[in-house]
Amino acid sequence: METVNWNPGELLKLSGSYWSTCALHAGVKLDLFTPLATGSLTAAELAAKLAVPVRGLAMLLDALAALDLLSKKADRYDATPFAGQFLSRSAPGYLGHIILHHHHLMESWSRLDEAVREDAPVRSRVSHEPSAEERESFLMGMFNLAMLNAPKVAAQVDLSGRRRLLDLGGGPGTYAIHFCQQNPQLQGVIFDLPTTRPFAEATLQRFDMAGRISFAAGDFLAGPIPGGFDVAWLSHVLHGEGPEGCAQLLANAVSALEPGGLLLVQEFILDADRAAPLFPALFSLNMLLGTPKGKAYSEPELKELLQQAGLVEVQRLAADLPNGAGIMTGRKI
Ligand SMILES: C[S@@+](CC[C@H](N)C(=O)[O-])C[C@H]1O[C@@H](n2cnc3c(N)ncnc32)[C@H](O)[C@@H]1O
Repeated sequence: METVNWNPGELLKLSGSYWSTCALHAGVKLDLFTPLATGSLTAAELAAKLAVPVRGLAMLLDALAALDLLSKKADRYDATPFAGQFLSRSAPGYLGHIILHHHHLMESWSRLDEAVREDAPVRSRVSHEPSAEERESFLMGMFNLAMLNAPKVAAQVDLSGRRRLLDLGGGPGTYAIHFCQQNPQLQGVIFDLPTTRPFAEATLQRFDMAGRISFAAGDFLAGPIPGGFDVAWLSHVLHGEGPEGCAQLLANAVSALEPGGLLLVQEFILDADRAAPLFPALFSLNMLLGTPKGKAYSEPELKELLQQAGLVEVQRLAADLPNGAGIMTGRKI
């Protein structure tokens, strides 16, 4: 494990790093990278396009240039090639949805001490009670993240011989799409809340997968969940629930599997002592802020949950994934 060599300078850099974060968020909210990816503009020309006053915009453009997300020559600004690829709404790699989702979480993070004091969430659940804008940035933010990861995951998880995949809490269906692309014999069902349907169906259309993957609406805790699957994929859903909710969710997932079916869980996984890696430890706080009982789980905790659900051959796959993510598997007898 990497240790941090703290000094006062590094400490204050960490404490104030949200200034850079907010400059990025403002750039994405104002959608200024999209016009600057098509050609250079002065601050005044961009201000006219965005219908905002020029004084603050010029300051923001200079800060984004100092962050190397814009380039400035004389008085003209351009998106860097990197910003053009990931911050322009017109680019296929646009990451603005997850950046806006992070922005929507900021107010709750500024009240973390309150959540600790009260042992209760300080925001409403992003998956259950969002505004239309928050729902889009949450679900398409999940798409942004999964697009960076799913090709790697689909290449590392062996689904040869499997025919029917259940993507439980699958959101826009990014993983189901990549598993089906990787395994030509596979068909899939995305099961998620009814409000997710338009996002999943638009994503299936975009990847020309509507013939092989369908969407089923429901509540994965209450059920019923359709059955007859030989593989169930639960990606980043357990952390939204406490141990009792996880047990219920896993029981529902297991009953949707045929005997011999494979269950796969992807989570940000903590070490046994829960004090590392950093990202899952921080992610656990994100669940404290936004859910009544959710948290990040450690590898032994996940192992126990899968075994208690009646699965055998429970193990962690040797997958190389970012941010402390890992995949646990088990088989239904
Ligand atoms: C963090 S997202 C993960 C999405 C996707 N599995 C992925 O890894 O990209 C959690 C998903 O679970 C869904 N979800 C949350 N509670 C649910 C419930 N009670 N029933 C069905 N789906 C639920 C949300 O709508 C969301 O799509």
